[in-house]
Amino acid sequence: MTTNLTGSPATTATDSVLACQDVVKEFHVTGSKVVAVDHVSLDFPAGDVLAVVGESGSGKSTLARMLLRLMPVTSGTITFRGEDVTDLRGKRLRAYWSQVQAVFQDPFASFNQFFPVGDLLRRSLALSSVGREEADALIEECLGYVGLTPAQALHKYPHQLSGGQRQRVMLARALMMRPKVLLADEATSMLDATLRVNVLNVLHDLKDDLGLTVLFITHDIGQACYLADRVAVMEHGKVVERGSTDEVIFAPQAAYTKRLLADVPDLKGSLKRAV
Ligand SMILES: Nc1ncnc2c1ncn2[C@@H]1O[C@H](COP(=O)(O)OP(=O)(O)OP(=O)(O)O)[C@@H](O)[C@H]1O
Repeated sequence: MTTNLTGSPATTATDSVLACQDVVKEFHVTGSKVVAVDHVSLDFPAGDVLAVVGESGSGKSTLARMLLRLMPVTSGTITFRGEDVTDLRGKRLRAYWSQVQAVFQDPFASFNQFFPVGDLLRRSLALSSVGREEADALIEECLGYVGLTPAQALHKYPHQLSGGQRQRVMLARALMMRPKVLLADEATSMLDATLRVNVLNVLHDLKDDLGLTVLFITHDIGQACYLADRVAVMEHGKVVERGSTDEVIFAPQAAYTKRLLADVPDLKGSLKRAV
């Protein structure tokens, strides 16, 4: 049975925008087997921010890649809006990719350094049928969602933007596809503290403004609790804790979660101050 991140049973598949049921990923390396994701079932209700937290090697990125259908599952099922997408191919897989967009850790890696940002964004729309004027309007709208104006971004080359601005341009590019789900995999890890808060706030506002479901993957339980409505904690490929952010912070059950929380001693205090 699938449960949502609060641990209660998922009533129907259509309650969630994205879900995985009993998903496993095994890697076989030089005769030995690594179980990177070990029977994980999660349910992502529409319009929530959900964080998956765990230390390096806990299986977060492997889970993210499977949810994004960038990597096949060993076993288990992934559903999107009630439809089994585990083995989608061709056109239907491309349609899925337009609905589930991702932003990764290093925005520099995703940019061609030799093109101004405006060209890069327009090229992202090249395969769709929108005309030049419509494309420019969409780009302006999506830059607006992440707090940038065309003048701040379009004529600049990637190296002329700050890390936070580059990451916000990547978010704008993802939003141009009008996705239902935005998956951010360590998307704030390379930013300094101020820029990180800035991007976290943008992600939070996107949820409110666009009703996006945001899946936030991080090793940092502090960031997870700052941003997310619900948190799932992964250790050695398994989900060892799940619940609302308050439940996870104030009544953690797993020893592993308690240890992660102990590494952020002022978390409860800073969250209280933010309320
Ligand atoms: N392509 C691969 N081949 C073999 N083993 C892999 C592969 N990708 C991941 N692993 C292993 O699977 C486990 C989970 O890795 P994964 O990258 O998903 O963890 P993570 O929690 O995202 O860590 P990090 O935060 O460091 O990226 C690790 O033991 C890793 O070494």
